[in-house]
Amino acid sequence: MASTQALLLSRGCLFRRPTGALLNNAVRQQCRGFIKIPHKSAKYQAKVDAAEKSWQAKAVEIQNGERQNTWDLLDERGLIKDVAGPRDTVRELMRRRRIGAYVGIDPTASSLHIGHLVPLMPLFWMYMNGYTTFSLIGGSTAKIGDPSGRLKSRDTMARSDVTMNMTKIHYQLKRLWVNVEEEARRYGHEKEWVWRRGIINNNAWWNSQSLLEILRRVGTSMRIGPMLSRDTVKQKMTNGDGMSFSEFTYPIMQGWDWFTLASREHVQMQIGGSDQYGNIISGIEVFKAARASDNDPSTALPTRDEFDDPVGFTVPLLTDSSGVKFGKSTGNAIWLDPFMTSYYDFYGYFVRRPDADVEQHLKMLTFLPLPEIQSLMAESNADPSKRIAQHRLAFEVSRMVHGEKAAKEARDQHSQMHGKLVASPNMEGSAVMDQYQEPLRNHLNTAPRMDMILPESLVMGKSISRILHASGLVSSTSEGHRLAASQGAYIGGAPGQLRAMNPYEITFTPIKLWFPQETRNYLIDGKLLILRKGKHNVRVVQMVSDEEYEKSGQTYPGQPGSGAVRNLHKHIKSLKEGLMTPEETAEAMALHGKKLDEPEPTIVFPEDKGRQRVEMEAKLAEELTRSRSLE
Ligand SMILES: Nc1ncnc2c1ncn2[C@@H]1O[C@H](COP(=O)(O)OP(=O)(O)OP(=O)(O)O)[C@@H](O)[C@H]1O
Ligand SMILES: N[C@@H](Cc1ccc(O)cc1)C(=O)O
Repeated sequence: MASTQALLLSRGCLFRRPTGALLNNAVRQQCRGFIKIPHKSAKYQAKVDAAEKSWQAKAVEIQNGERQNTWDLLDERGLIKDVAGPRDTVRELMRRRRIGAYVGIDPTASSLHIGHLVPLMPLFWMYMNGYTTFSLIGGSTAKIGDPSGRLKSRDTMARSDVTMNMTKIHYQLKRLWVNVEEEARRYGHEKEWVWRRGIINNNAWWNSQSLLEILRRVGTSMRIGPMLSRDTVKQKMTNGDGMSFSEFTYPIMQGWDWFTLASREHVQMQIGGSDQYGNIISGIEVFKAARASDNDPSTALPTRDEFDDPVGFTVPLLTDSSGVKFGKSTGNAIWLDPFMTSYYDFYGYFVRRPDADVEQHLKMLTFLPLPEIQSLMAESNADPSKRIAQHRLAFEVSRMVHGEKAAKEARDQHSQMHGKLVASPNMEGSAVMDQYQEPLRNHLNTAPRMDMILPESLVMGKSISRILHASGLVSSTSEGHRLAASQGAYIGGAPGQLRAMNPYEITFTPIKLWFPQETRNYLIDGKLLILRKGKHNVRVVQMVSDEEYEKSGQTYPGQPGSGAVRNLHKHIKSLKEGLMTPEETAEAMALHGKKLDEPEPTIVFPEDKGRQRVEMEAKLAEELTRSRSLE
């Protein structure tokens, strides 16, 4: 085995993983017959080779000082705090190789917050500069809870809560990445075929991971002594509430994630907030132990030199005015979910940043080029009372998080409230800004609230078309019916089978017109229903008792009686305020009356089909769902 490995190494076959996207032609030729190489079309291969060639050309330019190393870009923007691995090696590695990097986030709250933007920013920059990037949602690690920097263990979370958080964060990350792509374009980064980004959930491997494999591959070489002497462990054991075995093994889980991402996706780098330094260091140890335990040359990760080693770095922590880290647990988070922190408040937070912090924030949290930040600061410092730099910061971050329309709305609201023109003179006048029009396709930014409650009598007793209407995904029950009949709506569940999805995985299956009592099969933890229309329009519905729903004072579209009352109120108000003429009101009332009279559609169930045909359709649906869930 050793000699085969040496031969493969000498041929460069272990330079990249055999399943890798970027195995270049020369290496393929040398390795043919030795390792299993997946078939790729000649056209695809030509693209891979061209990408590799252009990377190498850029590496030479960086070496000659004609182009900036992305590491230096991150450094000068203040995005690098502690480095795990020799600093020069990491810098050189980023020059030489199109490495992969990842940031992990545990879904222990239902939204991301501004603190999360800090480790994500280097990932965004790396993406725009051609590296492979992954944002990982810790569906499994959240069940254990990271003890780093804490004295008190996290409360165990209900499975339905983790699922709800995971779903919401997944779509938030999607939105963020779509916006980042627009930012890249806006600032002149032409998208290349080879740019890669992904959102991945560590449930993908932990749901089927064997404990024995971890113990054998990693557990045997990890020593208890050094693990016990780690700061987090010592602090929690002496000054906190002690440490559970699961918490103690958390860094091993995180390290195994890293190794898995390296094996599957070439992810060599991990980035995190500065409280993650200990986990990143332990992760390197886990990574190396796992790598060393693989004796199969067709899968083993290479160990030729220091450039094959895992590396990582941390970003500085974003803190509030009293120096406390912004976070979920510290209770001071500014959320990215506009239903938790409004566009207005989100913008306002950045407008209030002290003069001393604003330049650093502009560097860390926006894509504005440094010379532009310099001139903005000069302009702002000339009259600090106008807070020009703060407004630009607020606008840029709001646009990245919520899209341009919401950012403009928040800015206009602020200018109305404070009676000033808040835009910097060069804010929209610049050529870059004027060229850009937010594409209409960017629905993610305008998505309505995702999580909601609905009463049990509706969820358990009414047709799925009614539930779709009540959730706001369609505007009437008949539309819900049509959508379900044409399989244009989806439900979180095991594809092709009548059962709820694994609580920690997001999988969807097309909704069919089933009997009302069958909806219960898709309830997660007996109370959570996830519905989707199209690609991004998602509702996470929590079923509550009818009494609880009534107490909440909410009404849902199509709720018997409520529509009429609500509309009556609305019309009276509009009439009183002179917003509608009596004729218009009467017209609206008549229209509404028609809607109320609309008959409940007759539910048509699919005709009885031959067993084989049903099985084939289920298979096809499963395939479709699988590919859609990867989008
Ligand atoms: N205020 C912050 N500044 C910089 N990075 C942060 C900040 N808050 C979180 N991060 C980083 O974001 C990543 C994900 O953090 P995670 O969601 O797991 O924890 P958190 O929000 O800090 O939650 P908690 O407060 O419960 O620990 C980690 O790398 C973490 O260090
Ligand atoms: N431990 C990280 C989250 C994380 C989870 C899994 C990972 O693989 C990486 C990071 C935190 O709590 O902030």
